[in-house]
Amino acid sequence: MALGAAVQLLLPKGIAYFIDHVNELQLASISWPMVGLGLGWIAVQAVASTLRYYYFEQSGHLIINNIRRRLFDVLINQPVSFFDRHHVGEISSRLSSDVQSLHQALAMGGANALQSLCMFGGGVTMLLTISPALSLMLLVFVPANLYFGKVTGASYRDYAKQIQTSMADSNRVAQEQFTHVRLVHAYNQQAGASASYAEASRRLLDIALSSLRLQAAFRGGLSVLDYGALLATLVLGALLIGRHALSVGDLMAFVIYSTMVTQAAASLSEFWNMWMRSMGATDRIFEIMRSHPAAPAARRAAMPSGQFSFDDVVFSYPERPGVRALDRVGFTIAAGEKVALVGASGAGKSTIAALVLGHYQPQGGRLLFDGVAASELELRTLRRGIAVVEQEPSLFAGSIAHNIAYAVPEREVPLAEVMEAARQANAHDFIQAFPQGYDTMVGEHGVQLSGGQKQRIAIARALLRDPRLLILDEATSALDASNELLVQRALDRLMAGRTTIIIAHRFSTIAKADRLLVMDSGRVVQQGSHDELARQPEGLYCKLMKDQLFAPAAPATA
Ligand SMILES: Nc1ncnc2c1ncn2[C@@H]1O[C@H](COP(=O)(O)OP(=O)(O)OP(=O)(O)O)[C@@H](O)[C@H]1O
Repeated sequence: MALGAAVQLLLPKGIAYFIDHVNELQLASISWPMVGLGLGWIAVQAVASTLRYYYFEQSGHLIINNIRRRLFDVLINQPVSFFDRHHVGEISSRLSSDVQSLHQALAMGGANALQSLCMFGGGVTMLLTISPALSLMLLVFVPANLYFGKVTGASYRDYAKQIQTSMADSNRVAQEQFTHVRLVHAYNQQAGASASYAEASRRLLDIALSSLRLQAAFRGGLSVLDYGALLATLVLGALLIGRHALSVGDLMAFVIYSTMVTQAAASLSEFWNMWMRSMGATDRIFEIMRSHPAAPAARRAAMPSGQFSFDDVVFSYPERPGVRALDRVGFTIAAGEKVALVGASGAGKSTIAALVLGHYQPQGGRLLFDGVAASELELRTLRRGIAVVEQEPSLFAGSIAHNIAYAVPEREVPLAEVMEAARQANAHDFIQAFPQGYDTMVGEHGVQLSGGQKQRIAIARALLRDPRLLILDEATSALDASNELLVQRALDRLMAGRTTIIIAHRFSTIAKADRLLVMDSGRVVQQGSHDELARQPEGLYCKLMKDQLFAPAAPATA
């Protein structure tokens, strides 16, 4: 950096010497040393600029990579309620474009600023040695230049923040439309999707153009200062030459040095603006990083046995604080018991599952595992004893083996164990039928699996985890008869000997459960086996049955 600046700073002095002595010097005697000097200058300049570029870009990449990874760590550890408030499109925009905007300031922006600082210091020294009188005009132009950068910086920061927010917003719209592309096509909503995206990007464009207008005015202002300084130098220089206080070569050197100094001051102002823009763009990142949930106080690490209870639990979702999703819910489930949650849509069944998994904390009452309040237990250990089979099983981009072994992050799972879980889940045969077997890629870019196949992979995953407590969100869509039977048998194996809470949608499941909890508007309004509840004609359960809320029983044969 300093070397590059020193080499550049030598150039005007060299030119001044050349101009002032060109008549006295014999061309023949100066040609080779001059050429050699020139080539040396070019070589040093090239090496300095290569090294400067490489090392600053490299450190920019390393810092950005580090920030991005730390941000991801913070995001993935946020409580589930954070993701209720922030859309995936917005979060991925923070991770990509917000972080990227720091790169520019950290890499070449930083390198140029440092070099400008060296050039500025060196240039001012050279100017003072050539003509202290002429240097006085710097007292006007340089502070004006720096002040100009400082006053525009604050607006830049503000604009940059707005730009990143609008960009996150337009990413959210795009991501939403692509995620639901099948629905968009099915309802001929392509034009609607384009209009939503156009609206979001128009907001982004408006802010970007306002920021651009400020940038353009800033550049115009800098140009006035640059050329004003040049004009002042020429006029004052001419006066000094007239009084024989300055040589023509020195004036020439002075002009070049003062251009270097004003340019260095301009690029320092510009860097300040760039830094402000980056700070504006990344404000949100650092806000999120600071919001890292505090590590909970030391808690007991105990695996659940499967016995748990809700004791007068009251819960509202953070996004809807006025509405009780669970209203004084109390029940106890014995180890190994199979309990089906039944109730109309929105009654609170999934909320019970979310609280058992520790995704949210109740505002009133307690959850107790083996008689110990959940708030005193370590969540990680608690979750190690729980497995979930979702209604629409999620598969990650990766092999089938990877998707099954996903259940056990604590150790490397041998393929034989994965295969055994798949066999138990009735998934082995269809997996083996793929040419790549367990290495078959699934997820976004992999093979498409049927609903029944996905469910069996999710069951294999849960079997491998060998939980004490199982949460089963039953699929609402019926499978074909043979798939239904395979899935049902796999589920029976999974549930055997384990406490199971089933968010039930099928009569076959309800009939098999040891006990039903009938829910209505966040309350448990009835409890008992199917037979017991069926004998209470006035109860909600009979009403739900009458309204045929549940899907019919699966056929008994394939
Ligand atoms: N993340 C959330 N943020 C705010 N409110 C929510 C959230 N999830 C659910 N709710 C609300 O909480 C109430 C209970 O919802 P819940 O999902 O537990 O019902 P459910 O019985 O599982 O319904 P379904 O059978 O349709 O899945 C509903 O009024 C619902 O709108």
